[in-house]
Amino acid sequence: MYSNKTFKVTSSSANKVGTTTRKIRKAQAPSSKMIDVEYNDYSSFAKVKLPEINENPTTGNRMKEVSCGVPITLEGRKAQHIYHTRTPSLKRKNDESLADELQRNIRSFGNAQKDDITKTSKRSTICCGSLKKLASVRTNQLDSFERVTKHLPPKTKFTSSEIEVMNLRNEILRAKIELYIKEQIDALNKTIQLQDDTPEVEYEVNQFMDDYEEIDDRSAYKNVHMAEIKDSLMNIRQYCEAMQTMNANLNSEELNKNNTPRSQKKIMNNHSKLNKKPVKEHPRRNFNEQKGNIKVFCRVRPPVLSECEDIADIRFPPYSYGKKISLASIKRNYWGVERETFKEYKFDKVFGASATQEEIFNNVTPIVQSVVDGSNGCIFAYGQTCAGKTYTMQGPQDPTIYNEGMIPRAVRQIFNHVNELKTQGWEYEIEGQFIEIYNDNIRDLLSEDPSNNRGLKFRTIHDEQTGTTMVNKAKTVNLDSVATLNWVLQMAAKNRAVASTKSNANSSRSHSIFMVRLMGTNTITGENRIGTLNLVDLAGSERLSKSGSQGDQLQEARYINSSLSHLKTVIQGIKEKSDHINFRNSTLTWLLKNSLRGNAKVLMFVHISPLESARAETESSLEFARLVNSV
Ligand SMILES: Nc1ncnc2c1ncn2[C@@H]1O[C@H](COP(=O)(O)OP(=O)(O)OP(=O)(O)O)[C@@H](O)[C@H]1O
Repeated sequence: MYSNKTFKVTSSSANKVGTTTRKIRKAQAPSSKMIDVEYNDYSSFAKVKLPEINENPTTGNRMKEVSCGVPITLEGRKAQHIYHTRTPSLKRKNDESLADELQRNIRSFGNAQKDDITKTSKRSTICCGSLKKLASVRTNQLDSFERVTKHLPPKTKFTSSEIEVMNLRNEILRAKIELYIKEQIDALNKTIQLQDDTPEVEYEVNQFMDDYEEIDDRSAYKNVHMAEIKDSLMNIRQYCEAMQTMNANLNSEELNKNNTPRSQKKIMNNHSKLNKKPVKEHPRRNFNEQKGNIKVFCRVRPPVLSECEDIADIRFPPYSYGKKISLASIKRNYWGVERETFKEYKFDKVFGASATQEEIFNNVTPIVQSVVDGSNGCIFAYGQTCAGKTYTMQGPQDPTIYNEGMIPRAVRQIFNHVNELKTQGWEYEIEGQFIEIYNDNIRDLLSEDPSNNRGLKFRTIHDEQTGTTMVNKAKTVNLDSVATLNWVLQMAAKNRAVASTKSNANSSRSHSIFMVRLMGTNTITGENRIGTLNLVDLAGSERLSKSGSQGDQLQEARYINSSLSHLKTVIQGIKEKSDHINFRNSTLTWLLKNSLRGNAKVLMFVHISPLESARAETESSLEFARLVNSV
């Protein structure tokens, strides 16, 4: 028998995540011999290890594994020395209590198992339910689709909107199915491609074979797989055909319905209602059309070497063009502290000092083009003396093909366009007059004897029917070649009145106007077109105080300023769409009447000097241009 001595109890338990912990405790045992009891909480069985048991030499050292609930006996003896290991203070229990304990354990274990089974079965019932629901929804969908497509009652009357909705639904469904089929075909194609004996496929097949050694015929596997793919393709083709017949049926039914006289009438009514709907004009398009008539561009002249110490702080686009230009000025506050402020001006386009003559001209070509097509156009060069107006319009004194001005470029473009139109039966007559307005009087710049100008009274004549203007008694040149054009430009440059002022030794004190008239007739259609292009180089806009003019020059400056101010008023009136615009106030505005109003396209080029000493004039020019632009 075991005596009451210390013995060792080993217990192991596992937590929720399955980590097992082993505990070894020492306790008083009734035996002087050590026994090992291993008790597993989780599986409810106990291992009882008997160390050397001298009392029973027949059993020796042994381990006996017993299930819970079974009374533990060790070699015929009842296991009365088994201790419950879950209680920290180990109590000796008799066989009955141990049996109870084990039974309780197995009951709780059984209950836990039962719970688990119930939960799983509940979950599977829910899954089954939702699967059933899904299946029924799918069946319903298919049913309704078939009802709509195949079994439409023949005498049902549909409104056109219902048919439209059905059509749309059908379209969507068709698209979805097509997409699905496409995806399927793509996937299949990929699989078929993979069937080729690429190394990857070989590898995959081998892997498969290794895994399933029982399939010894590899080619058989491949064949089976291919047969499956072929079957799927057949199915898809059949599906496609079925869809096509369904659509055809649906379309024919729709046609039948729409062919009845009543439905035809309804459809016609719907169409006429749609056509009667007022078409709303896009506000932006409207704005562009209104704004398209008068535009303002700004160009900054580059400084020459001698002007390098007098450069104003003007910010303009560094390359080509932008829309903004800002002028810096130093402002001093009450305490005498200076601060630099910028005044910003926004125009349709701003060309920096690096802009080339070609770039400038490319931006005015639409106007030139429209003149050939029978509209009127007018381009002004405005700005103070020495700001680059003549350079823009005519080019430098000895121009090359690269720096020639707008006038020669425009006339050449007209020549080119007219030549192109010859193939369509158009024949054009192009004539030009080059005049200047000096002290509000017209002078002919193409006269070979300028002294004759003094005795002649030039008059502006407007033809209201054709919308053209001409100056009587001024020389009219038939612009039929580049050579004539060159002669015109040279003659005008020679005759242009130049007076010396304090600002610019070669300053032109008159407005020069190159008037090009185009008369086109189409020999095939008999159509006529008349267009006029006026290219105006305005006199310098500097203020009287600045120019330091006296006597004749003061008189010149007064006429210049007054005509520019009238021009401003007229442009304002045009932009504001005034009922009465007084063009007669100055010779300049009267001459340009037809080129400013109506559908005429007007472009004002405001020229800016880069010099600090010209800051006040620059500001005044920019303000004038802003006014023209903003009205
Ligand atoms: N963009 C430019 N590039 C190079 N040089 C230029 C440019 N603009 C003007 N110039 C030069 O600046 C000088 C003055 O230009 P221009 O005679 O055209 O000024 P303007 O405004 O017509 O003067 P005015 O009102 O007195 O006739 C000329 O020598 C001209 O060649």
